[in-house]
Amino acid sequence: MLTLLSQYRHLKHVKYLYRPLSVMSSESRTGPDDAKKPFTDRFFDSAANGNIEELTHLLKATVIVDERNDNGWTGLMLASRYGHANAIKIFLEKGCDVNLVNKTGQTALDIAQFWDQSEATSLIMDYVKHDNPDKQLRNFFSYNPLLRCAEKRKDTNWLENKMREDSTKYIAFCELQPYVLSLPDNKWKYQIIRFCYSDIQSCINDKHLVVFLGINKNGDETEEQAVFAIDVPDEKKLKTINPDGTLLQPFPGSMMLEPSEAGILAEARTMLDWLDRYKFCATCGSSTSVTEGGHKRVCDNKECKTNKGIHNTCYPRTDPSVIMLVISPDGKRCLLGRGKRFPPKMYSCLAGFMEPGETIEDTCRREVHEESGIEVGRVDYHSSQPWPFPASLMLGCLAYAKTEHLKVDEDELEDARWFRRPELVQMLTRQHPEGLFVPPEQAIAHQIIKSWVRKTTNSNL
Ligand SMILES: NC(=O)c1ccc[n+]([C@@H]2O[C@H](COP(=O)([O-])OP(=O)(O)OC[C@H]3O[C@@H](n4cnc5c(N)ncnc54)[C@H](O)[C@@H]3O)[C@@H](O)[C@H]2O)c1
Ligand SMILES: [Mg+2]
Ligand SMILES: [Mg+2]
Ligand SMILES: [Mg+2]
Ligand SMILES: [Zn+2]
Repeated sequence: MLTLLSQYRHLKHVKYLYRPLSVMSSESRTGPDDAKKPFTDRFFDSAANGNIEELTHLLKATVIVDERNDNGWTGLMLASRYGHANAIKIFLEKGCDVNLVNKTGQTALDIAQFWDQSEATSLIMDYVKHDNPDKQLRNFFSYNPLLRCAEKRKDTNWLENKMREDSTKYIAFCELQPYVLSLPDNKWKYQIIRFCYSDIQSCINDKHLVVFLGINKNGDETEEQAVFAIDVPDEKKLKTINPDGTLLQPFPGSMMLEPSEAGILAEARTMLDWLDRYKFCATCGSSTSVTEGGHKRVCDNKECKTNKGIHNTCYPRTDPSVIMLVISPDGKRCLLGRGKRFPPKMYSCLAGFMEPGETIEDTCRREVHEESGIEVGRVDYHSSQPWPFPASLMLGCLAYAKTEHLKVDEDELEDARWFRRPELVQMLTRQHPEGLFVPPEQAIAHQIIKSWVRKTTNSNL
């Protein structure tokens, strides 16, 4: 660790390696020519100047939160150097990596302490203490605010009473599309409509599929507000109950829900889809009946072997699928592919369904080899994501390639290529010169790519 004096000498030197122009000169903060400056220069300037408006705007889509300048300084480091508390709060809220170091080995906390920026120092120390910087990544579709309360599913009386209670809420789907309202202050955001029993009563009969989703844990403990999902095949019925609502298309509609709404959609959509597909017993073909609050389908043929013991054919299925960022043997590039149904110019991680008897690691190796001809060695887990289209669970991984000659499976992929880190940053921030891009931040693929870009920020890749 550099002694304080030698650090000062270093930092004095370093300070002039990064010269945020508008800080060093009297020119206005966002001069007329700023618009032409590369986003990253504007980003570093706004961090050094504490220009909150510009920073917020740039972090919305054009710059990644841990962007580095040539000396390895992040926006958080610059905001800490000049003590801009509000800018620091924005970086921490955006989940920036407080552990990153610049080329002289300082973290943002080191820099704040060295320049006696006391407020910056306490903000970062509080964050490190309370908000574990390595906190587990939560992917979109996984923020479900409901307690599933599986133990209630067998309590038929409790369920019957709950269904009629005034506090109980129903969310309605038609053709697996939730019935929603667009938010008054943002037409690009949607909220799933909650119906009460008296509204939806006319739709509840044995023809309609109803599933108990859980108890709203944010609700008042005494109230135990239950939430059910109901399939209403006739959209006109929903229109009569609430004419302002509309059905939300899965793509890109479900990406425009608030994260907690998307978490509820993930549970409800997969359950209603399963209830609809399994009207008949997969073992003997007889009809089945819905029990346990919609979480089980029992064969009506008493002799059927599924009525003896536990059989997974009676319970909702989830299809585990791997999705992997393949890293080249030299560690400098990543492999992305273009599926045939992808929007033009979009590349994503390779993905594939697990097969019986396979480990996650082996599915990664098999699928990568099938789709690109690349041999994979080590596989590390990254994170997971429910993908309710119709019932996938995405298991995100980093897969380390042992070979690099590509042989693309043209049945499945239109193209697959190795991309260097600077290109991935451009694709993440929609600034690629050819307009190439990766899926939006709601997709686990985006998160895996972004985390690799962040982890490799110290190296000249
Ligand atoms: N969230 C993301 O960022 C992201 C990105 C890419 C793919 N995905 C999802 O990952 C899943 C798997 O990806 P893939 O389609 O490339 O898989 P894949 O590479 O295994 O190829 C799909 C083929 O696998 C076969 N298959 C095997 N098991 C299947 C199953 N349980 N359900 C359907 N088909 C099955 C079918 O022939 C299908 O056409 C899909 O649900 C896809 O939507 C998600
Ligand atoms: Mg495949
Ligand atoms: Mg695939
Ligand atoms: Mg496959
Ligand atoms: Zn049966």
